[in-house]
Amino acid sequence: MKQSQKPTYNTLQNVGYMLGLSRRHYPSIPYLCLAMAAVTAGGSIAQLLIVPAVLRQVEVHAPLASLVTAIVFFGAVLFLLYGLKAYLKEVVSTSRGNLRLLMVTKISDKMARTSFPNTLDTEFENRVERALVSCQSPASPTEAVWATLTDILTNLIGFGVYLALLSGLHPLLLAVVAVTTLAGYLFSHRINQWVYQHRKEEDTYQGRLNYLLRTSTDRSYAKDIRIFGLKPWMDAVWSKVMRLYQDYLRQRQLHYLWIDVIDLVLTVARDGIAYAYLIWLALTEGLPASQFLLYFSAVSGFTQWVAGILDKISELHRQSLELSLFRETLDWPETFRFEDGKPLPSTPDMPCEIRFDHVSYRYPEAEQDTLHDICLTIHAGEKLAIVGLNGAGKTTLVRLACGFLDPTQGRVLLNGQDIRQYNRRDYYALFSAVFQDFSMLEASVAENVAQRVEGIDTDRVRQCLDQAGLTEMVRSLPQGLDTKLGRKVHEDGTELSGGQTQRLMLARALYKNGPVLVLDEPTAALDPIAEDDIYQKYNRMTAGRTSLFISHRLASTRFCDRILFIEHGRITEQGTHESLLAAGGGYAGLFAVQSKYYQEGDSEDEQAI
Ligand SMILES: Nc1ncnc2c1ncn2[C@@H]1O[C@H](COP(=O)(O)OP(=O)(O)OP(=O)(O)O)[C@@H](O)[C@H]1O
Repeated sequence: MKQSQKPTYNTLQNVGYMLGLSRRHYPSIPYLCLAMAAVTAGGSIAQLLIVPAVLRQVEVHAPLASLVTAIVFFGAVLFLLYGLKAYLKEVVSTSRGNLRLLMVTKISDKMARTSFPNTLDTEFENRVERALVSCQSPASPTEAVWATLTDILTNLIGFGVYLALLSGLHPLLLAVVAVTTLAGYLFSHRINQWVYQHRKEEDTYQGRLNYLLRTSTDRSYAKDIRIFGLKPWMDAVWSKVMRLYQDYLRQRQLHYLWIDVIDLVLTVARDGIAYAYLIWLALTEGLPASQFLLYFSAVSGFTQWVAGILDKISELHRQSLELSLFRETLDWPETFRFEDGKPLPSTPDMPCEIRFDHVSYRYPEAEQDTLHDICLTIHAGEKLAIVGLNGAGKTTLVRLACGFLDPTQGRVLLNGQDIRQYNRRDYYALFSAVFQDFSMLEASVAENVAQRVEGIDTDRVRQCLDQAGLTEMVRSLPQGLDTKLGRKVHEDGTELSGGQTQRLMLARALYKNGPVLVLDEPTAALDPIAEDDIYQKYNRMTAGRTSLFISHRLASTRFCDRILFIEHGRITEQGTHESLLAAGGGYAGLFAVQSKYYQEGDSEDEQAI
């Protein structure tokens, strides 16, 4: 979805959205806001009345007792109102905070469950970051919007009361206030539109800065940063992006400054006219001092209520732009079918035939297809190896088979049916996988293998760990299966080596026991003995399942029923290890190169591996 120049949702729709959310989850919020507004406006009105009322008592020479009574009465009212306000503020802030956290989980759900191609889309990634920023603290728009709505209500109540108070004055004065108010609002609205239209620029800068921040704090980059002296590069890029970002911020500030200047001019004009009129009334009609003070304070206060409404509506509008971004992120189109797709119940022994029917694939924004017209049937129960040089398209082919990507041309079929019609989550349930870029959870060994907190089958976990060759390692851990892994969350967590983590991922794939097994370089981080051990077990692990196996170590492919050799996005050779060697093509050439390095001078290539 490309960013439109206009926000998808206007302010009213966004306020409606927030009210709807609160009605479903924290229904008290709007009522508490309303009560806060009434109490705050009540306090201001009491403050307005107190001095003229006391002055009036003096003017009419009232007895001291009634003077004291008036002061005590107003003091008590103010005390009550301010006490109530402090209490309401505490109560409402908890609910507002909880609602904001709920909105954070909505974004993280979207990111975790969105169609996979969206995760490769930088625009979506930037949008998610912006949406998370809009929920990150109580001052963020998703929470601060309630304070703004409360302020608007406060100002409206004050406006109404003051309007009633001033209704006896000349209507032209009210017209002046109305016109200046409207002019100010329209102007600030226009400026806010400019900010919204330039938000993509801000997204880009923030995305780059966040990337640099993440990279410099990410432990996995720590070695490269030191060895390759990446810090100067990071500093240079940071300075360059910061310069551009600051230019943009200056421009934005200049636009906001214009709002303030125009607002100031309008306020001075409004107040000036109002005061001139009141002074004229005092001089010509002998307005008493207490009334003069009341009207004088009311006019000044009235313009403040109006300015308050104006300011807060502008602020609401700004917050609404962020809320619109938040909602647009949630609305980001899904290219895959999920709950609206056909269900696909699976069992571990379900036969799965995956067929590529004239499949081509081009990554978004790429100029060329990565895969060209692939026709391939991966038979149920077949062990298929995919080999080829870097960038040949092996991972892309596996991504298509797993349903992470949909072909740009052609179809991927499961047992003869186009996979696009299925609930994609059901389709994913068919796969057990070990990917190159695996993800270990900061959780216990058992949770990592079972990928759940409750209902873990411990016997099965042990069995899978054993198959992956981790029994000894787990036995040596302080709390066995319950040992926490990783140190980002658990200070006393255990760090595994690359090879141990890869074995753990293998155990995880075995625990899931999907009918299709995908192994994308599963032995890359293993030592030769471990690698040999895994190969020995490979037949057992894949028994009865369809399996896809990417490897750069061609010796491992001998365990497979068929080998595909991919070059430049096309299947150029396929067959068994022996038949491909006999054919003397690209595969045989690659094998010869590898064999040479494994055992120089050995005439028997196969023995050499
Ligand atoms: N997200 C992406 N966007 C654009 N192009 C991509 C993307 N991912 C991969 N490519 C391109 O697609 C081509 C094939 O990549 P792929 O990862 O499928 O190759 P591979 O055979 O698995 O390589 P390797 O052996 O290095 O893992 C490469 O030219 C790569 O630049």
